[in-house]
Amino acid sequence: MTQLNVTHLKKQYKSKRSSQKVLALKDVDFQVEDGEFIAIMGESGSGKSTLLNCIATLDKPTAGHILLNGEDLANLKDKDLAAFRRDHIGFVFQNFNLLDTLTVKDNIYLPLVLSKNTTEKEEKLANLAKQLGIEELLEKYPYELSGGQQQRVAIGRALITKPELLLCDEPTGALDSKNAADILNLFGDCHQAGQTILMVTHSSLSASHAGRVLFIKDGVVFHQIYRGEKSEQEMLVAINDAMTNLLGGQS
Ligand SMILES: Nc1ncnc2c1ncn2[C@@H]1O[C@H](COP(=O)(O)OP(=O)(O)OP(=O)(O)O)[C@@H](O)[C@H]1O
Repeated sequence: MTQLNVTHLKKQYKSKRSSQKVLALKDVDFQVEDGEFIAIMGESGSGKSTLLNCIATLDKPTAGHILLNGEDLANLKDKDLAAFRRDHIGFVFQNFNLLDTLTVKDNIYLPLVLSKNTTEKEEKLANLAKQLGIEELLEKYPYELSGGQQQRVAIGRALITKPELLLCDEPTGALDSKNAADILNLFGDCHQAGQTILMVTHSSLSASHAGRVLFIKDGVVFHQIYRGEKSEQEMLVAINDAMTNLLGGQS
């Protein structure tokens, strides 16, 4: 059961070298229902990663609240935050964040090892490796892999615990269209299985797989599209129209 409430979220960064401040998020408000698959779109620098990082408790908001299942994440102590992330969240980072000292296999096992729940780990790995097409890569090290291969490994690491909330920052950004389609189908399976997914993406095609698309601009959620009865193709057209009209021609 996952219910996420983001209210009046604000994030201001202070530059280390000057007194300049950057307002990455001004006033972000939205709710996520259990099992939703949501895509988050917006121009580069509009605050998408910042939003995901705040929800993942990797970054602290300047103001506002993030409630997960009624619990305000700001009230969690550092020790509880680590446990919260480990037990509830899977995160796919934009830059993958794999550990170069561990093999692909051990990178994917890591969340299971940290949560001390390694039952049936071989079976879980084998299933995921097959779905991700990385069976041949398991004994390699991240620095031996291409960007797209690293991205698939990072997705494997995020999914191995079957997290109730999956947060993905550009999960198909380094993939060709065939691999991107495979990943989106895999997310579709996770969605069918009841997992809640928030996916930041620049790709209208990727976003068209979601049940709802949030558009961020000027630090607020300024538009949403619900899939409703739309086919993926109709959703794609609606997203592209929104991008053209609202973001000024980005695709
Ligand atoms: N650690 C930081 N310190 C200072 N400014 C930051 C920091 N992280 C992000 N920013 C600024 O906050 C704004 C939002 O950045 P963010 O990375 O969230 O955007 P984004 O929408 O994810 O962009 P992209 O699509 O290019 O990944 C940008 O102006 C960025 O320069």
